Amino acid sequence: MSKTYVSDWLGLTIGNSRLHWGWFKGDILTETWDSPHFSHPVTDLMPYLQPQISPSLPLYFASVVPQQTTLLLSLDSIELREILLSDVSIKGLYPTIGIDRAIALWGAVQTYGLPVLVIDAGTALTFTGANHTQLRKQTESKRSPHHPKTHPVTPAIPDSQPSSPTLFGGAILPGLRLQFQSLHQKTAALPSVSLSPQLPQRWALNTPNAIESGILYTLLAGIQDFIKDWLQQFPHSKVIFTGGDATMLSSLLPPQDAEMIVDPNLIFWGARAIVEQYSIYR
Ligand SMILES: Nc1ncnc2c1ncn2[C@@H]1O[C@H](COP(=O)(O)OP(=O)(O)OP(=O)(O)O)[C@@H](O)[C@H]1O
Ligand SMILES: CC(C)(CO)[C@@H](O)C(=O)NCCC(=O)O
Ligand SMILES: [K+]
Repeated sequence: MSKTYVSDWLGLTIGNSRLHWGWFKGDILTETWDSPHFSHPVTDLMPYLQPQISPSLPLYFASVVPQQTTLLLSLDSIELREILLSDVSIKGLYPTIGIDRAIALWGAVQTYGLPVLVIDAGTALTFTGANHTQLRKQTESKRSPHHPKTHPVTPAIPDSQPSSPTLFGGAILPGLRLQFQSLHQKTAALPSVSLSPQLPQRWALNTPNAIESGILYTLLAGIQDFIKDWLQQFPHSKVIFTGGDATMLSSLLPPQDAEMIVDPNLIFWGARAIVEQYSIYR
């Protein structure tokens, strides 16, 4: 496959709450910003871009929201390229895994190595872990001692490099804001609560604090339990937080037995590694 040169380009991931944009000059991420979802067929990218950025740059995008993909594809004036699961070189990705999870994991593998656990605290909160691909054991063909082999056995070709990543697995739950919203929307008496940046009192004596306490303490306990289980299997793994609530949630966790990193740009590191498969940066 011949590679094309790329200088300036845009990366875009379409999440369930909003759009996440990155402006690259070659392999350097120079700026990131978020914007609301597209609301009608997109005829002009300008309202979604920073003023100094040209809407004619090639746009590499990934989306977990099919209606938003359709709106974006109505834009025929620019060079659009959708990043697909098949672009992500991680083994064991199941067909319905979110492309955002796959790209963020790929970005984490590129940046932090293996094994690695990504905690994406977005609209949904997801855990996604990867490990080194285990080399398939070369199974001895069953030969009876009475039939000694008569020709040299060609060693099986290992099905992967030892350092290549395999999806170990993960989990999906409602994200922080969604938990508050669903309690408010599906009950008669529970108010809309805005989050305070510190941990509430666990044993609350009013309704907003009771909601905050219930959601935060169970969410934090759940995150800790997933991290603990992961580290039991992969004691030397790094744990990377990303997504809109990454800073807040990770700051509320007590110290863990692992290096904990907040990296809001995992999806862009993943996108960059994928674009690099097709291009030469300059
Ligand atoms: N302006 C904002 N709009 C939406 N969410 C925000 C905003 N600012 C902070 N957040 C927090 O970020 C979280 C959403 O994260 P993020 O923007 O990463 O989600 P997303 O990428 O749209 O969704 P997902 O990746 O789950 O599809 C919410 O739980 C919310 O608390
Ligand atoms: C879980 C979300 C919503 C997180 O953005 C997205 O990755 C998605 O729609 N995933 C599809 C299901 C899966 O990942 O198994
Ligand atoms: K996300």
